[in-house]
Amino acid sequence: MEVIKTDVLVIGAGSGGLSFAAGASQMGADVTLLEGHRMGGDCLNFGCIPSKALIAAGKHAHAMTTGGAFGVTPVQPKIDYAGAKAHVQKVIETIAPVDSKERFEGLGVRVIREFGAFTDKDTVVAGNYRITARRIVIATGSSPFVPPIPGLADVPYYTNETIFDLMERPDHLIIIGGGPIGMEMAQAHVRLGCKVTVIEAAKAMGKDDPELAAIVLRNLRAEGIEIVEGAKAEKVSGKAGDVTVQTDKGTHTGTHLLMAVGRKANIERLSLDAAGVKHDRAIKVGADLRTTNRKVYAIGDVAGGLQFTHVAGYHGATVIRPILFGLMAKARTDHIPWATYTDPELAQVGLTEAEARKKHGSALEVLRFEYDENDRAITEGKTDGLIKVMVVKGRPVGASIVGAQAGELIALWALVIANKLKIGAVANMVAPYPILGEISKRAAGQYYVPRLFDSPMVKKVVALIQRYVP
Ligand SMILES: Cc1cc2nc3c(=O)[nH]c(=O)nc-3n(C[C@H](O)[C@H](O)[C@H](O)COP(=O)(O)OP(=O)(O)OC[C@H]3O[C@@H](n4cnc5c(N)ncnc54)[C@H](O)[C@@H]3O)c2cc1C
Ligand SMILES: NC(=O)c1ccc[n+]([C@@H]2O[C@H](COP(=O)([O-])OP(=O)(O)OC[C@H]3O[C@@H](n4cnc5c(N)ncnc54)[C@H](O)[C@@H]3O)[C@@H](O)[C@H]2O)c1
Repeated sequence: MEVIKTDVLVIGAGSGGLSFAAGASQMGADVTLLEGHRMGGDCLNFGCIPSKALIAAGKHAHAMTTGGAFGVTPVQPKIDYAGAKAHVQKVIETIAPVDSKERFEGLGVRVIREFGAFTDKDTVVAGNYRITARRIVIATGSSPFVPPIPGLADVPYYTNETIFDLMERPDHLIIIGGGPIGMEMAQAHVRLGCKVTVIEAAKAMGKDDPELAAIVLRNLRAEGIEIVEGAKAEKVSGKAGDVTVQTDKGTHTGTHLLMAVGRKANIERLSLDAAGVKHDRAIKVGADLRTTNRKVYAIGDVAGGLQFTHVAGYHGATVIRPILFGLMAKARTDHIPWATYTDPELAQVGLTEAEARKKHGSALEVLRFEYDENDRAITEGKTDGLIKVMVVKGRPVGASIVGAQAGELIALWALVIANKLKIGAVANMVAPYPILGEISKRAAGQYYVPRLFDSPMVKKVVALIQRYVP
């Protein structure tokens, strides 16, 4: 067995592990990186990238059927589902070199393509290697959680790890779970010519502001997706091409089944007990991302909390400070944005209206602006949407956007909240005309409407000054 001594061992080459490894190695640390499956992890291979590539294929199909109002005769597109999947694979292959073993070796990282498991507090065995490290970063991500629904084990089903390899178009896709995976996949598939039923135990898009989620769901239903809420999948039966899901609200039969009911942290292979790293369903960490073993950190999906690529990357950057420089660092959560890439998109940063009201009570002001008052949205025929900005004592504490390009538009508010800027910073901005982004400025402007336009004092001052101005 080959023995390696290294400054930092990173376990997992997904969004979190790669961010840390690239930074730490380029700053001079001796970094060893383990990856037991595919370089790039979930995001590149089974998550963000393939899902957004399939959504892009669906958008093309949808555009062909919706041009009537623009004087462009709608046509029924001929869908080559395997062609759409080929696009997905091509996109993965295009991005893959950035996450590859070769690129990381070029950055000076020792990359070992094996799964790792702890044997003691600072040692990990991976294949034929025994690696001792001064610090260890666990970045092993998460996998699809498949609940023990009676009958499920005997029926063929897909998860995010297998659906992108399916080449024959499902006639009728049943999706269990109405979270972001379920809703993004539902819309991509309905646009690619599948019948789609989503079965959701509680509320679809239940982690988002309900007013904004309702706008997405109305649009998805209008495209023909059947969304059954408050229906828990209780039994699954059937065979390939004929699958039945029984819920407490009724029975649904389709040709294919996709499970999208959340994630489980990848901790089974790690032998965490040998290292004294405590966990429940995920690894237990403090705000400093340190585990109960002070030499070991956990970042990204495996640390529980928000499960997004940008969070894993942010965690990776955060633990550079303590590991390389011996400095304190804490991961914040109040400034983390997220977006669901349905059409319309739904994006959030900071507190939702309900969370802000609970925390700040009557000190909260909610600023709103609708897309149908934005000139660019009108030109594009994308008027279904709105922004809400939650403001306390002149500072935004949250923003929620539903509508075209909400994921792009939320970035401005992520900047504002990350830097604790005042609402005036956005109101002072001059936005080029006509862009959708003006909705942010107009929402910010709402803060001043009662203060400037509805104030008797302002009116008095203006009248007085006007009397003396020559
Ligand atoms: C369908 C889908 C769509 C998504 N879309 C988005 C999106 O649009 N935007 C967004 O921000 N997030 C999205 N996500 C979430 C995002 O993919 C994850 O949050 C992100 O990949 C987490 O990064 P990570 O580094 O923690 O883990 P991962 O990317 O999962 O990487 C972990 C790596 O560790 C490896 N590994 C596991 N155990 C071991 C071991 N013992 N030894 C060695 N290696 C090991 C795994 O093989 C894996 O490659 C999506 C997820 C899914 C499933
Ligand atoms: N655009 C993005 O950023 C994006 C896209 C996809 C995934 N993700 C990440 O991946 C994570 C996982 O996504 P997800 O959609 O799998 O999980 P999720 O936890 O967000 O949603 C799962 C849904 O399944 C429902 N459910 C659970 N058991 C059920 C049952 N027996 N019957 C019917 N419904 C049931 C839950 O009520 C929940 O609404 C997300 O939380 C997010 O962090 C992000």
